[in-house]
Amino acid sequence: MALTLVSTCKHFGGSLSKYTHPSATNQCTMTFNVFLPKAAVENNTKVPVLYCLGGLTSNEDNFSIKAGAASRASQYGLALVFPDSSPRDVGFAEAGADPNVGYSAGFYLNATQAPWNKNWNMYDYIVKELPQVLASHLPIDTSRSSITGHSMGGHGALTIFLKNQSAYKSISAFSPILHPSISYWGLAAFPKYLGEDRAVWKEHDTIELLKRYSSEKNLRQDFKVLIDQGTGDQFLQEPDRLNTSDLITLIKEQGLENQFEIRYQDGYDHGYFFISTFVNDHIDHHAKALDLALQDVSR
Ligand SMILES: N[C@@H](CCC(=O)N[C@@H](CS)C(=O)NCC(=O)O)C(=O)O
Repeated sequence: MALTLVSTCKHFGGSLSKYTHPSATNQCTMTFNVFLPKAAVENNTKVPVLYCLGGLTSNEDNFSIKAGAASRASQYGLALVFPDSSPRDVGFAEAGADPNVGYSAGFYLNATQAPWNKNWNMYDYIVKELPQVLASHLPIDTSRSSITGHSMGGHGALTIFLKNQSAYKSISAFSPILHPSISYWGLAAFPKYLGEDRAVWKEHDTIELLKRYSSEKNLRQDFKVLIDQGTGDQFLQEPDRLNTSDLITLIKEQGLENQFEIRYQDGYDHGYFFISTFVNDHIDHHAKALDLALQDVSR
């Protein structure tokens, strides 16, 4: 499977690069950005990886340019992968018509409904195809993976983790969409991607998955989710699109207090200035689970 280097530059002693590749899963060309720390670039040492999933209206650039995660990641020798948030240029008009469905709105699921089911297979792309691409072409050890995301990407990180609990060492999220089967963005996207059967929507909903897995005792015991949520987030206001309070209620009901650290950050909004303020805490959280120590790396 070919990987094409589009651009690269030196960044925190390592490199930030953009690649494209043909995706059999999404049947289009996919793009991702990757930060490789110094040891990977200079010695070809295989390094662990943190997947950083973007939100609505984002592509592979938003998280990589705006979050400022590479500084801390470079000190841990941690690679960061920033996938695009949807297929692109698939040539049907619906794909560009609505900001909640289509381009930049992959929702990290496999669509079942036409015309989306041909290309919108972002779940399989993130869980299966992208790790294979990384492992075969780059000095990345995909057996040491963690995952984070913002908003729709937080929804992606959490649902992907819950369905693949042994594949990721740790999980975190910034202002995640937690209950899409009942809230604005899910109500906009899920009927188009998944059809009208709401039982199917629950398979793509953090609250519903967590409720089920916890009741069935199908939850790994040793994970800890770090979630940061700004109190000034416009999407927490009525009608609430994020539903952080539903997660807090569920955690109490199911006795999951040891697995979740949810931090309300006073006055912060939904944007990347909020994320960049707290991103080092998230990198520390993942580094601990990946057993990485801070090093003094020359830039
Ligand atoms: N315009 C959209 C939301 C756009 C938005 O805030 N997108 C966030 C994720 S939900 C984002 O990361 N945007 C890209 C950026 O800030 O760089 C709406 O009001 O429904």
